[in-house]
Amino acid sequence: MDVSELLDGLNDKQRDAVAAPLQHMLVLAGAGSGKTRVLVHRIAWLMQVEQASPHSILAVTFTNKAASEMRARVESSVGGNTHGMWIGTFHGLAHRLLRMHFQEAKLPQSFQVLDSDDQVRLLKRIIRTLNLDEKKWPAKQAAWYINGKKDEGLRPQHIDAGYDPTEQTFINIYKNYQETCDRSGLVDFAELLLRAHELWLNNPILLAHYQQRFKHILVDEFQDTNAIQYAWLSLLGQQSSRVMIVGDDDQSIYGWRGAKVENIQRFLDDFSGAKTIRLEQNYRSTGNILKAANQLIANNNNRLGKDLWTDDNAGDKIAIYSAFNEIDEARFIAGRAKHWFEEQGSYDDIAILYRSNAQSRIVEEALMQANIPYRIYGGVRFFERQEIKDALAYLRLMNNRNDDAAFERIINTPTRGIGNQTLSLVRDAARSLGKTMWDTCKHMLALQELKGRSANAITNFVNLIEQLEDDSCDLNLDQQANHVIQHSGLKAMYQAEKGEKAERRIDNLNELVTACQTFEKDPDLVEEVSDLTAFLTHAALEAGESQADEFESAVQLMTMHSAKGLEFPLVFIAGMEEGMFPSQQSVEDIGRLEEERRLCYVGMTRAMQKLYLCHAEARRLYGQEKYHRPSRFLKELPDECVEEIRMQSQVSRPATTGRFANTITLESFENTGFSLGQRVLHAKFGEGVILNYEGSDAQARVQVNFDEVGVKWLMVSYANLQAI
Ligand SMILES: Nc1ncnc2c1ncn2[C@@H]1O[C@H](COP(=O)(O)OP(=O)(O)OP(=O)(O)O)[C@@H](O)[C@H]1O
Ligand SMILES: [Mg+2]
Repeated sequence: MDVSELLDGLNDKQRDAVAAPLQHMLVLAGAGSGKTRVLVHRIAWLMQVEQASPHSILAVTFTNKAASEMRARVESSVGGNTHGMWIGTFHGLAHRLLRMHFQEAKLPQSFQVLDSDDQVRLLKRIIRTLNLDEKKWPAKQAAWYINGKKDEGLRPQHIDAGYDPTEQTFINIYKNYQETCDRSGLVDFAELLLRAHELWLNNPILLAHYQQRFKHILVDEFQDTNAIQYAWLSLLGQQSSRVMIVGDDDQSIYGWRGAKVENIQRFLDDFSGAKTIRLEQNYRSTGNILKAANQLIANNNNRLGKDLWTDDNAGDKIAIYSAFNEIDEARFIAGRAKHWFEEQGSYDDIAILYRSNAQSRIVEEALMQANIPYRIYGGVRFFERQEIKDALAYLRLMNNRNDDAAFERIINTPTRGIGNQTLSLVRDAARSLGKTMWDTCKHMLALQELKGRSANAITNFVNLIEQLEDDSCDLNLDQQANHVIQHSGLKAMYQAEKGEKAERRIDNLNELVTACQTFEKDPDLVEEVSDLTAFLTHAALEAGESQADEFESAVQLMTMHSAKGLEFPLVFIAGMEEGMFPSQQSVEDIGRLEEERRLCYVGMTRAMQKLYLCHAEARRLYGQEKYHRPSRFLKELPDECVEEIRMQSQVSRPATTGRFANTITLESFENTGFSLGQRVLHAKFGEGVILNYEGSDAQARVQVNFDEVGVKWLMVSYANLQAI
């Protein structure tokens, strides 16, 4: 792209930002006004016009997906390579720095990233060893506390609990947890940021080096940076860089996780001379959608204030559907999605958004019923599956014996007769010796403090790990993974379990070997870390933000939080009820209510052409049926932009199962010998439940929801299903 092309396709204000002289800048603008587009073009401009080397550019985005898209877009604009440019999330960038400077960060070279699930497990154990009641001190809450403090930059010694015994206990948990992590070489997500900040504070020469290097810093979605991210950024950027931040105060939705929208104001104070550019034209949504979203957000106080308009025509009205219950709502959505597909030919255009992940299941059922392919963001991802985490734990322990989280996960997987009693003995000893589990075991074995069968079992475990490492240390990454899967006992354990589920797990383990084969190491870290360490970090950190099957056209399901920055021609928002959205906890607190309203603004402004807002009069969630009034947010929308869709009388399909069966009795369908809701076994697809049928006799087809492969229609006469 030459220079004029870089500026084509931009309006005047966008051009001002892209082609501005080198200076600090804030681009403050509403949803869909082209902020992300401006940021990408600015990077290309810097390279082409200002002759900036890719080395001197650092760009921060909100998700790994956004980061790789940004890299691809910059590459295509400058027609070249962006090698040396740092593009990533705050966490990703912090991780890279810590790897490159592990010594200065006081970390062992093979430190491992602890994902949130493992963090909670580790905390559970610590709470137990501290003899605290797990009911009173839930591990999740402790994780919340610790992460919150870390996000504010606080170590245990910085927190003053005063006379508050609850806080004192949390601080004690934090302290013990941190000691364990430090001993084990484990770094949780919040710790990545905190350490990266401390790296600057404790190593002025290193900081100066990076201040010199990154002459251009650009940050997308700035409104959701938290205190520690801001502190890190301002240390890096204030000296000799030009910092461009883009954001929208109306889309700040991570306040609950410590994000501070005030950072926008702070930026203007700290980065003197920063120029503010406002973009006002929205290119994403139709007139009705934009007008309604603008009017909704106008109900919030203390906004920085923005006008947003569009050239687009008014388009369809926003449709509000009042369902009588959540099943009706889900069916309605599935029906409209199908209709869109039939007219437009694509499911990719469609997003179904909700407030919390728990709402997805019922929508999924309706989509399966209607045979609509879908993909969930935030479901159980590949690297979070049990068998994968087991195999990774072996690799982690081989890589770093001090990794207590990995040790705990596999010490008895597969079972080797090491009882809870022996384990608590080791844990207590570890605590009083201040050593890791691994070292403690060796210590106790040497002193013969473990006896009989336990001693044997633990000796075998120790030998196994050492043997695995000896035998595989010279192998390639994928061979190494394969070796571990074959010889750790994991594969044998799943083989012994039998059944489709176990087979699936073995398939996944094989898939892990493939993942190792195709893994590409961050080129900037080739020297710093082994392939194995790099891969293990990748598994913990990037865990694939979307699910498998990227290539199939599918409806996307996600929370409104994860929809940030994205856009779709057709959007549904489900569960627009008081108590759901805004959530119950937020209705009495004006600050939280306003954050919910911003979330609604984010949700609505994802829609390009058509938006459906749905609510249900009765809803069963978490096992309870509740009646809710429609969300106040619906009432805040201008009448002229919305139309209500009346409750439709439901003409049911012949029969359904599960949650959809409450109005219909399960009937056996003739001549097949099967009944709806029945569990069946298929030679290839494994176990599943019959959901639906059509036709009869030789033409009879059944719809089965298989546990592992999802919904399929099968001819009864060929499928050879067995009732189980
Ligand atoms: N000048 C323009 N002409 C045509 N299309 C544009 C222009 N600027 C932006 N767009 C398009 O408008 C849409 C929204 O742009 P973009 O995603 O950059 O907005 P944003 O401000 O980052 O939104 P959000 O606040 O949701 O992150 C994109 O499809 C983009 O390609
Ligand atoms: Mg954006």
